[in-house]
Amino acid sequence: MPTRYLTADEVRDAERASGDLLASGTLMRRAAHGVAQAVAAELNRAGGCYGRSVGVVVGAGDNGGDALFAAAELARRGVAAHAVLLAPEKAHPAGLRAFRAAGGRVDDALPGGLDAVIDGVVGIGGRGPLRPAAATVFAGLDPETVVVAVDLPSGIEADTGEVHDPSVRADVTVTFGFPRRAHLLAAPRCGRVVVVDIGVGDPLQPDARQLISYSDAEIDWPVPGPADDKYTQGVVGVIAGSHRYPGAAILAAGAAVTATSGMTRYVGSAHAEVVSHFPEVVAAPDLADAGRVQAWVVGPGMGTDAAATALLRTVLDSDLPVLVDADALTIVSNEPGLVAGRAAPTLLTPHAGEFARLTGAEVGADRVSAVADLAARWGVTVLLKGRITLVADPSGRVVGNDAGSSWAATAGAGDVLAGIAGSLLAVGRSPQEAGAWAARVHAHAALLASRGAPIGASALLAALRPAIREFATGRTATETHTPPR
Ligand SMILES: NC(=O)C1=CN([C@@H]2O[C@H](COP(=O)(O)OP(=O)(O)OC[C@H]3O[C@@H](n4cnc5c(N)ncnc54)[C@H](OP(=O)(O)O)[C@@H]3O)[C@@H](O)[C@H]2O)[C@@H](O)CC1
Ligand SMILES: [K+]
Repeated sequence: MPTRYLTADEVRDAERASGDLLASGTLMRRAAHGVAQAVAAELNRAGGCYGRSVGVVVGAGDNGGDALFAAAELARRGVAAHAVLLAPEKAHPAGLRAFRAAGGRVDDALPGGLDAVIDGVVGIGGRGPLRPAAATVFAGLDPETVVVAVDLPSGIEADTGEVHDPSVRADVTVTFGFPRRAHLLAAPRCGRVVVVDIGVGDPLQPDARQLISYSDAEIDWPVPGPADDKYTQGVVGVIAGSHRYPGAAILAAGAAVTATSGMTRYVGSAHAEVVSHFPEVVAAPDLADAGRVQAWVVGPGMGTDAAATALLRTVLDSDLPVLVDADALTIVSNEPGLVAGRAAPTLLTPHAGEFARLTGAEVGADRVSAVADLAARWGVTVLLKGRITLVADPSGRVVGNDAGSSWAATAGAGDVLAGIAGSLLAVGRSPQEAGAWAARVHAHAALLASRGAPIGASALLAALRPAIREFATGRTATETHTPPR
């Protein structure tokens, strides 16, 4: 099952539906126990709990209550616990009593040299950046102090993942029942996310917009069977680049060649350059001579003149799946009717600038709503590029993928992504699967190629085969979610 990321309203619905567990405080005790366990695990990594010191930053709501109960539990295990109350009159009364009873101390500021700090400033009830008092506490921490956020790093918006300034950067985030949207959308700020089971059920409304992500095991990369030949595995056609600027053509066609063992065709004035790099590509200068394909990739480096527009129109008039990228998106932004309401599978792959051209407005802080709105309005699938790639289908289902690094933010990387996704469309994957899986292997190839050093798109393309091999064989070994501090 894909992982589902909840909105704050969905979390509150789930908690309310638990009835007595909420009213009796059982949910909070379970949540706090989960936080204490996570902090203890961090302390146990280096010497254990006894005699160590932990700070707690306590806000005005139940997030602070979780933090106080957790710190009380740690204090009972021999940890010296220090709390700063940001709103003393509002600090969770029962949590504060438990904290004091366990020997915790309330101070005006946190002492230096703490082993860990628990961020209990705000959770799903927070809005906007850290207020000055909390910002001062976090700015004063020693760099080696481990920060464990309760539910969310404070200053990160729960539903959109908007990272306010200032806000907390956590090493570990402990959340309850189900991950929140921000855990994916602001993954680099959350560190390792631990989901604690507190006994609440899934509040899914069938028609609700959903944000999900696939695990490595759910990427079902097409593998040829005994009866397959070069045609049955999907023939992808690439319309990209030009004789003058052949790079996009070579990268997109090369990615398609690498991503499928079927056939890749190319149409355009860079046909000679493409074939000299990839002799297996069947290339033609004109669409009329192209031969049959099962899906088109159209746009990278193709230009936006009348000839390019006519070519795009012809391809979109077909009943084949089409991936629309780069220059083709610029053409579409002047003529949305080319794709809006198209009956055949259609995947648009804009970066933020192209997205703004398509819609006439910046993406804004709420990327999930922005991409889902466009997909619903035009009845197409939209892949919005970024560190966290989002792929929305017209029903409002959004698949997210955290690239785990930003090494793929390099010229030509988008052409590679288009070639991969196009080859998946050609084997009959839905536009959403094609986009989401392509983003995943693309990110993994970037990690394999980079290993900490800058890469160009050629290196990314060269690493595509080993990356796909890991997914196709179910042996993804590399941890992709390693946020830099
Ligand atoms: N429900 C449950 O059973 C369970 C809930 N659980 C826990 O409860 C958490 C939700 O608790 P919650 O609803 O009390 O809200 P919460 O996030 O603590 O903060 C709200 C208060 O903070 C304030 N504030 C707002 N923005 C701010 C800012 N930028 N900077 C500073 N302060 C700011 C604002 O007060 P104000 O100062 O504006 O009056 C507001 O009243 C949830 O995340 C989880 O940890 C778990 O125990 C599991 C069971
Ligand atoms: K928090």
